[in-house]
Amino acid sequence: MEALLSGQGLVRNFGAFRAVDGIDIHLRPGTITGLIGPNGAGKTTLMLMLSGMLAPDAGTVSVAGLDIGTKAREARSLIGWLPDTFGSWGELRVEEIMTYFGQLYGLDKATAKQRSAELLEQVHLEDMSDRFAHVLSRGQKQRLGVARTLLNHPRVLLLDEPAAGMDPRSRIELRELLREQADDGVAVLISSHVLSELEGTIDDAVFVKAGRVVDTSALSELIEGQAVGSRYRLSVLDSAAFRAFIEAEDFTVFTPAGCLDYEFNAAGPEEAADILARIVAAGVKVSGFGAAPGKPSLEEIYLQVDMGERK
Ligand SMILES: Nc1ncnc2c1ncn2[C@@H]1O[C@H](COP(=O)(O)OP(=O)(O)OP(=O)(O)O)[C@@H](O)[C@H]1O
Repeated sequence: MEALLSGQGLVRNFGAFRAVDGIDIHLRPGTITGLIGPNGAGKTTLMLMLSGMLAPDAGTVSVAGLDIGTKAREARSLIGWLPDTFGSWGELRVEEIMTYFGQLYGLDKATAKQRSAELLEQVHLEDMSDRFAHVLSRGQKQRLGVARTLLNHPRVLLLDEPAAGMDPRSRIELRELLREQADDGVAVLISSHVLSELEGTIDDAVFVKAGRVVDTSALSELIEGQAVGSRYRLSVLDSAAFRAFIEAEDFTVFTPAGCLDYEFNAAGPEEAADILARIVAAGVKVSGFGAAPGKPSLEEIYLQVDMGERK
């Protein structure tokens, strides 16, 4: 399917420092894409260029075929952009912010008010509409920000850390809202540091490190899901002894989210049995063992592609 938003060959320098170093990215309608990378990887800089807020030093961005450099107004009117900081709108009331932006997007005052009321209800801020924005909590500000991005019925949503500060219920509702948007054909790009949270939300992931997209093609098997029988799960009674074994053997284990067990990869049942025998021989008390086929977590993929902090 053709991309709704395409960034090609994007480069951005800050002085002598190259924050984004030749990124290509394509966002398809109906797809939620996760933008993942360590602090300073260039995610915000990339999103600013995709939203048309920051001019690239090289490369192009097009939205539904419109070049954001030459057709800025039309292209940007198709985008909903949620920055990672709230901005200086705190002196206005919630409803005023919404109607102000609605009018900026070209809605007449009555339509802007109506759309604002609908969206504030959708993000459960209807009781806050008369409050000054600066008294809102961080999570409430984020919800207001999300509502604001939807004012102009965007075809592309670019959200920088939208769930930051949100409580669990708001996060779940955000996830549902994004899925509804995607089901309506919107292309969504979302960055987050909370990988477990992206896990159930995204259809696709772009990993960025040091201003570049990390090539994950070598990990395709890992990403598509492990071959059945290659992942094993282990429960131990004495984790200190098992930790000592891991250290001594330089053995790689994974700890599935929300689970006290360990998992490891093996080429097949024979290798798994050998590994188990070595663990037992090292004095570890094993209380459970079995095949654990299934998809690896985003966190595991993140670690596999060596997404260490940028120096
Ligand atoms: N206006 C600026 N002037 C100078 N350097 C900048 C500027 N904006 C970003 N940078 C640098 O560019 C690099 C990428 O920053 P960016 O904010 O895009 O990263 P990020 O991946 O969003 O990080 P985080 O996950 O911490 O939000 C960083 O090293 C940052 O210090």
